[in-house]
Amino acid sequence: MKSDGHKKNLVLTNGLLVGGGGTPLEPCRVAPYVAVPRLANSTPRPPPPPLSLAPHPPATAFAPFDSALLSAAAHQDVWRETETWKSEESLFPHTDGAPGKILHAIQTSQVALVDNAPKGTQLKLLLLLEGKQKIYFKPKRYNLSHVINGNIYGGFDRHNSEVFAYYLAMVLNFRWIPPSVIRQIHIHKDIVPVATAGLKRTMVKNDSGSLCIYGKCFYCKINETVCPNSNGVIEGAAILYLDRQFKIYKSPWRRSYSTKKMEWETDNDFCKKVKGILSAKRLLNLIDVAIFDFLIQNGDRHRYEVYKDQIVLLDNGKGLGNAMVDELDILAPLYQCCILTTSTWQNLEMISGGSLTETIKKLGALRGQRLATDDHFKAVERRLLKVYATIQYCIGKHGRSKVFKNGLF
Ligand SMILES: Nc1ncnc2c1ncn2[C@@H]1O[C@H](COP(=O)(O)OP(=O)(O)OP(=O)(O)O)[C@@H](O)[C@H]1O
Ligand SMILES: [Mn+2]
Repeated sequence: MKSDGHKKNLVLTNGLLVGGGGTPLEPCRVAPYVAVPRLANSTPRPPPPPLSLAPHPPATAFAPFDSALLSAAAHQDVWRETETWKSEESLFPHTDGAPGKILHAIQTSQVALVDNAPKGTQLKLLLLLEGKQKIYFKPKRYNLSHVINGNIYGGFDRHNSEVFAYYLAMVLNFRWIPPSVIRQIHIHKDIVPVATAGLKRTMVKNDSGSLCIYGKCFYCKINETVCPNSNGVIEGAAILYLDRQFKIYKSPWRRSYSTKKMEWETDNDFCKKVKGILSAKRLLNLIDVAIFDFLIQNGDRHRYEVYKDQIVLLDNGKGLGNAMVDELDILAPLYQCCILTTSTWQNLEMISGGSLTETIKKLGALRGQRLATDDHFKAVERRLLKVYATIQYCIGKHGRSKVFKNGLF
């Protein structure tokens, strides 16, 4: 392997996830994070991707997060800004540290009301934070090192997968995802005093006398509770609730959830059919989502929600189940269609050589979060190489001018 001088390292830029009091930083040209040459010695890393489409933008300094500068009053401003944000480019404000402020507000605003959130199959709570912001709270069900065996869509949702997915989306410059952060809530301080009667009816005491929740959802069972730790704390993913009207579609590449094979699993020309039904924009969007899902191994995107003609990445809890498994068919939209948005390629190119891991670790650490085990980080890097290899395969088969698209076929 060649010297480390060519390896890339992401440097966090433009205060994107920093928020509140950071030094103003230069805007970034392509993605919110930029790659710069790594000069320090380090362990060998995978080679950079096979293609290069763009020179890397200049690096800027990393701004420290200063939570002390954010007051409760500032939270109200954050919610207002979030609520009134209107853009065709992103779901939420994305510059000047706005995402960092939103995460901080989600993580620290006082809980004013807690109820069950019965939509969907998994136990989750609806929190109303001070300032009336709604939050979905998906509680921790497993330790980070727990391995899910069996079906790709098996097990309970992984709370860390939701948050990891948010950071991954930020790094990839996918701006249609609700902000999500690990939050700790105290059963007696934050939940019981403000719990609805309905929620209280789905609480039981366990053998050690702790108050646990079994909730209200399709798969919720009284013997599958979520209990606080010995300090009375329940950890979970706190996800900004989007009070928007989504259009919901079935994914053409959805699984059958049985032994029956779906059309995409048997028809090599399946993509042609999809091209006849969906717009180029939607198909390219689905391919971006497939890459994203492949990296975290979310094989459960049976349907997808659309807002302003963009797929919104809701429900990312089925990722990070087994670090030893790379279910390649999650990438079927990419290898069956062999097209990719040029800007997605540019973003993928910038996160090569270990930069993805470093960035997500750094961003998580800013908020005191460890989002995955090293095995999972290694797995995501390994899958990234498989994404590069798939794109290389497509270019070999069709030529790069057919593969890279700017929205048209
Ligand atoms: N952040 C959000 N804001 C608003 N609505 C949301 C949000 N996340 C999810 N939803 C809505 O709630 C529904 C259920 O959420 P989610 O899919 O996360 O739950 P689930 O229990 O995992 O469901 P399923 O088992 O069907 O995947 C979604 O289909 C979506 O319509
Ligand atoms: Mn789900």
